[in-house]
Amino acid sequence: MSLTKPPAASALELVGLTKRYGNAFTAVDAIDLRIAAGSYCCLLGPSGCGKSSTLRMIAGHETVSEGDILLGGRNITQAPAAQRGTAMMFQSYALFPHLSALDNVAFSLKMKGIGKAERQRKAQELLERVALGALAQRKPAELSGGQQQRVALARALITQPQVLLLDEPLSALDPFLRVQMRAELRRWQQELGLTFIHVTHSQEEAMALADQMVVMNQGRIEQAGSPREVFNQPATEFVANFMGGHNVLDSGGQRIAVRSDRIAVHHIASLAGDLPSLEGQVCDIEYQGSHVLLGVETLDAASAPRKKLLVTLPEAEFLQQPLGLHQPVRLSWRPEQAHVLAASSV
Ligand SMILES: Nc1ncnc2c1ncn2[C@@H]1O[C@H](COP(=O)(O)OP(=O)(O)OP(=O)(O)O)[C@@H](O)[C@H]1O
Repeated sequence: MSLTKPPAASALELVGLTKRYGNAFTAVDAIDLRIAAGSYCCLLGPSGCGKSSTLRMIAGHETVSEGDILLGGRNITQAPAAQRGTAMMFQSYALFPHLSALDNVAFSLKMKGIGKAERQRKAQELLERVALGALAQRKPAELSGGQQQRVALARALITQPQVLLLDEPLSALDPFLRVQMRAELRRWQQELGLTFIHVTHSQEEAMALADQMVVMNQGRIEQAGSPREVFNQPATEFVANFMGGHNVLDSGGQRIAVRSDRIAVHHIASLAGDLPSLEGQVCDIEYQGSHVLLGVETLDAASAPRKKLLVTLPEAEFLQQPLGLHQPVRLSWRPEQAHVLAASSV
């Protein structure tokens, strides 16, 4: 089979997947998840929530305490890493510094005992696929961060995986390159048609890349859905707080989330009519280019202890009626903008 023809992608299913380290500590707690074939899935969550443990179990680099991993309907829970149909691309790329790009890519074929001419032909073909054909003889230190990432990708693809696993693949790059390489990862995924599972702690990265975002917290899945679903309809208070851009409030005995760009700011004396509203005082003003971020400390006795709400105003709107620090204001929102939150699963 030609390496320029990508292998078929397969759906991946996690069924009650659990990882315990030692007897007492559960790092991944009976998670169920289906990742569609050929989709880009981001596992997202704070440090220690179990993202990497989940990825390592899928890769076969970590034993499974309970549950199953199915790839294209095949149970791979106990299969050796090399026979799963998955490949891992690491944060630091883990390239061998003394080997050329070509030999780095060809390495796993060498381990399988494939002859030199054959493995070098396949490695060259893959390097060309990631637009590095002309740099095949360079050592990693002679390549840029972005080029090293492409070598690492070619090296992972040479095993013809159905699922590519990426553990914080962009975190070693500077912010500018990170955004550039993020677009490249997405393009590669679409071109190759493979299933990508990408671990990140960055909400922005996951929103930019994912078809399916999986927000984890303390070993459980708080929410899985498209970036738009997760951002617009956070299932729990944890997700609303973790995603940012939301204010979490008490309302009629329920916890609600209201997006910071859905809150209107009025003069303190103006009436909000039937709309829910709160009085407050401006405590922060941050200019952020296209918009201005206001921090407003609530004055309502009912919301004691005082709470800081975030309001995002388009720059032009702010400039029409500039607000100063300590200025009293009334905040309101339309009832349909309030999203009721479920209790956190943890
Ligand atoms: N080999 C191990 N032995 C014992 N505990 C471990 C081991 N690996 C991870 N843990 C613990 O399991 C929990 C989940 O770790 P994991 O690395 O999966 O989290 P993570 O979400 O990927 O975190 P990070 O973003 O910091 O990498 C953490 O509390 C961690 O300390």
